[in-house]
Amino acid sequence: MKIRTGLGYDVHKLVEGRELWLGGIRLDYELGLLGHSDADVLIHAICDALLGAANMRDIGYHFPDTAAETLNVDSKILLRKTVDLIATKGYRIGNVDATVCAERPKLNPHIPEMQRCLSDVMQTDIDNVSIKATTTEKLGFTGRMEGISAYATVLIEKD
Ligand SMILES: Nc1ccn([C@@H]2O[C@H](COP(=O)(O)O)[C@@H](O)[C@H]2O)c(=O)n1
Ligand SMILES: C[C@@]1(CO)OP(=O)(O)OP(=O)(O)OC[C@H]1O
Repeated sequence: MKIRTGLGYDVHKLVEGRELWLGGIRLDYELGLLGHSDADVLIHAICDALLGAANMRDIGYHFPDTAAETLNVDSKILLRKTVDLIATKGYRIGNVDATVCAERPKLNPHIPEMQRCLSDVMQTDIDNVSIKATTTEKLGFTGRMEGISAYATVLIEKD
């Protein structure tokens, strides 16, 4: 079996007047993430990790933020298309491990639903999808609640 790893990182700004989408679900919160798409920073980091593992460039290469089709797009659609892209090279997901850096909201209560949602979109076992959260102890842009960032690592495999 051939295995490869990939790393993804993304940041989106927190603003008023936008919905907060994270890990494929909408969270009830007074601020939301700004982007051309729904700005689901966690999904974007996972897409980049998958594309990187398969050496297939990055999310903006495949889904440009200048395209009308990606305006306000549900990032779950981009994730599904990314899984299909790596499948063209014969790869399937081994596992995903991600960390969201956010001072607020508290994400722990929502993580099982994110895992269910993303494993369903990626058509992989829920045990293959790990999501974690951390504050940055009020330091930096995430600590000042100016934005949310996310890191993801993945392992992809083929026979
Ligand atoms: N937005 C967040 C941030 C953190 N958590 C959980 O709290 C734990 C402690 O966070 P520290 O940044 O102080 O290490 C962290 O391990 C998460 O379990 C959270 O749910 N939502
Ligand atoms: C997802 C895309 C495309 O809609 O737009 P954004 O929501 O701006 O997200 P980003 O992570 O900045 O870049 C990837 C883009 O191509």
